[in-house]
Amino acid sequence: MPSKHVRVVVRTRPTGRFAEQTFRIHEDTNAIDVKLPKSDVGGTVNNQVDSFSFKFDRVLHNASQERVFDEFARELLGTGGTGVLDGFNGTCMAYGQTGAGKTFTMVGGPANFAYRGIIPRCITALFTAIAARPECAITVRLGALEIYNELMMDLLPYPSAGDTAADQQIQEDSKGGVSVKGLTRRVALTEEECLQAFFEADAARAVSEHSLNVLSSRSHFVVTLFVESRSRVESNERVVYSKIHLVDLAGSERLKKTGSFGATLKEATFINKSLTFLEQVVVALSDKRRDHVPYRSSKLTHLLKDSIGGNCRTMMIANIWPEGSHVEETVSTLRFATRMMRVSNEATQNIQLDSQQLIRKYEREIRDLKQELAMHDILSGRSQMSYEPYTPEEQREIEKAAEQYFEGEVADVDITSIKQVRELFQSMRRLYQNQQQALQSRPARAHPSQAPGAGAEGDVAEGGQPAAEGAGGADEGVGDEEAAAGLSVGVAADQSKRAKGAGLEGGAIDQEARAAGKRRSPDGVAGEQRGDAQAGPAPPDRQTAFTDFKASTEEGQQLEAAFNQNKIDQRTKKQELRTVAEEISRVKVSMEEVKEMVQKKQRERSAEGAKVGGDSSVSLIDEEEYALIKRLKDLKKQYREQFDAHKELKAHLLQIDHNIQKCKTQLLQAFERWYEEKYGQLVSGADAVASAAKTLSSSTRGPEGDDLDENEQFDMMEASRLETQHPDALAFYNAKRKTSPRRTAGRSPGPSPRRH
Ligand SMILES: Nc1ncnc2c1ncn2[C@@H]1O[C@H](COP(=O)(O)OP(=O)(O)OP(=O)(O)O)[C@@H](O)[C@H]1O
Repeated sequence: MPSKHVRVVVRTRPTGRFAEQTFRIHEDTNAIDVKLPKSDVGGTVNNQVDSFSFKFDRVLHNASQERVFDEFARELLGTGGTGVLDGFNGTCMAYGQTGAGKTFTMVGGPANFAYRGIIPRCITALFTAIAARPECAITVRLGALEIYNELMMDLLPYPSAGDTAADQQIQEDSKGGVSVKGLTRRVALTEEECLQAFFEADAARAVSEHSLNVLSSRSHFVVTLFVESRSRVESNERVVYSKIHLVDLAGSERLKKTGSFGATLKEATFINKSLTFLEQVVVALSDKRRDHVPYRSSKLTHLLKDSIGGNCRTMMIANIWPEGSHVEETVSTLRFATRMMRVSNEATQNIQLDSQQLIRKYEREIRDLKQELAMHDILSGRSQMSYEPYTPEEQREIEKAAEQYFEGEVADVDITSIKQVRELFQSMRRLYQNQQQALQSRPARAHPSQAPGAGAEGDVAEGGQPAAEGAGGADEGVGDEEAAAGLSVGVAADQSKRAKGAGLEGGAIDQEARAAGKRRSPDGVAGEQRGDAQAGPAPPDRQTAFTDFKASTEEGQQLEAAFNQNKIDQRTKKQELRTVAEEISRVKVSMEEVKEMVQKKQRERSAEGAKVGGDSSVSLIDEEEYALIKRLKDLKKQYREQFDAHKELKAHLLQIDHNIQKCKTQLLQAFERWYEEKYGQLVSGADAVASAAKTLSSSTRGPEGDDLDENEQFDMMEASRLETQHPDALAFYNAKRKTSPRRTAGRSPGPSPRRH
């Protein structure tokens, strides 16, 4: 990507005391004119410059949060092959005087979906973009830190680190990229998990009150989304990775104005000092003659080295407070923003090769080449072998041959080299994966009411047998499959069974989990997650670990017990269903027989009537016919009763089936969490577990009659309301609910030096 200057937007804080004489805001031309009131300092002849004009990439006056994101910050995620998911870094930071609205812009207003800021919106947009790339296994991790009094604190430390997480250190890699050593990177499998991690970090920030802002941020807040993407389709070693820094800088403040004292004064001094260093870096970068940039002068500038003048697409929001009393601060912010626009960045794609995979690939290649050469010697009269990799056209040819072979159009494929055999296998795998995907994209299992002979009244009445067969048959498919395959995380179930109905979903999760379990992070990120466990012994295979999880943890035992209980209920109900279905068939057969006999009687009566020239309908029925009609009536009643019982049982079974799925998902998710905590490895692709989580969230609540406490009932109502009214807000509210609130307006200084 060619170098680009830092994109800058100016956002005004809405105010009823807008200084009209001083500020002219031109949204149409993205310009701001400032006319300073004359000061007496210059004496009688005042030569002070008193008006300025500034031009920016964008000026947003009294704009809504939505507009700020859509018209400016969304660009951060990038598009068309140059986005975050394609391996390009992004940074968005808010700069401005205290109280100008930086936190409102980045984080948002408290607990209101419409007021959510750029960070939560970015998270949502990121997960939406991920969902649109099913061909990639994408992992998102969230890290958050604050720089408080020149100490860098992890805001999501592991419990073992204690509350007093130590000052973190910055490290640089060989390419000049910076990272924070040991910073927790919390894996977020879903948008909700990511939002929750962010809310947790936000709640842990340092805030205090001063005369210009009751909840003034006392630290620089940096949230980083680490994104890592691998192809699911190609088995290559390429890993694309990127990070998005979302920065809410602490605000510069004039100590006299804010009336700071004690700890707040000390904080303000550190804040102002670090902002001065930031300015020095920006000045150095905007001056082409300067070859030294003092990045290391402060933690903030060192951390943002990539973002300011480095490998990143960077944007800045300059927040201003356009009131008469803040003119000086506003001009200073606008000056800084103008300088920032002169800084150029060059974002390049971040690709890393998985070294293990790479070595394995080379070893394979060497072995193949050796075999190839030996074959070349043995086979005489062959044309010169080519050792070059296949071109896409040649690959397509081979794939076509594989297709023809599968379709039965050709009896054999001519083998000419080992290389070709390998390519054939690759093609076959691709074809197989396509088939798998096509199968998985089908509905996981037909609704029982749609299954052939699944109990529709007409089916039974017409066919007699199908309802009975269908009821047992369709359901048994599921039960038998699970009984055969068990609930496994590491052992492939029989494929032919897996393709049927409910097995697909579990299978997909297993497969994904296995695939992800084998992966390693390119930069040892997974290792970072668990600190000292990094150097420990290799984790057990997943199936062993799963058995261990179920046996040794309370959660595993409970979930497995619930799963097993549901399986027992399922078997019992299925047996009852089979009995009722058999009874229906028996009644149906009897009904047919009796009906036949009644009709025969009627025919005889009609023939009798014709013989005597009378009307058969008026001739009297005999005792036998009467008994038959009565029997038929009883049978019909019986049939209806059995039919209702059958329907009820089917509904019950459906519920049990649903519970089984729920238990299965919960068990797998709990295992994933446990495995990751214990062995520090990400075992499942984000979207596989996301889909499991989705299954879970759609079935979190019990069936009718379940005991739901008040909170659960409220959650259920709230979730269904949101789902219908604001489907996009569900993850946001769920995540908020699970996080303790950050702030209470006007709260008094607390005991901790970081939280006032
Ligand atoms: N665009 C806006 N719309 C509505 N309210 C706003 C807006 N910008 C700021 N505010 C309000 O102004 C107050 C101060 O904003 P905020 O805390 O975001 O300032 P800040 O620049 O982060 O300050 P500090 O540097 O002291 O942390 C908050 O009550 C916030 O809700």
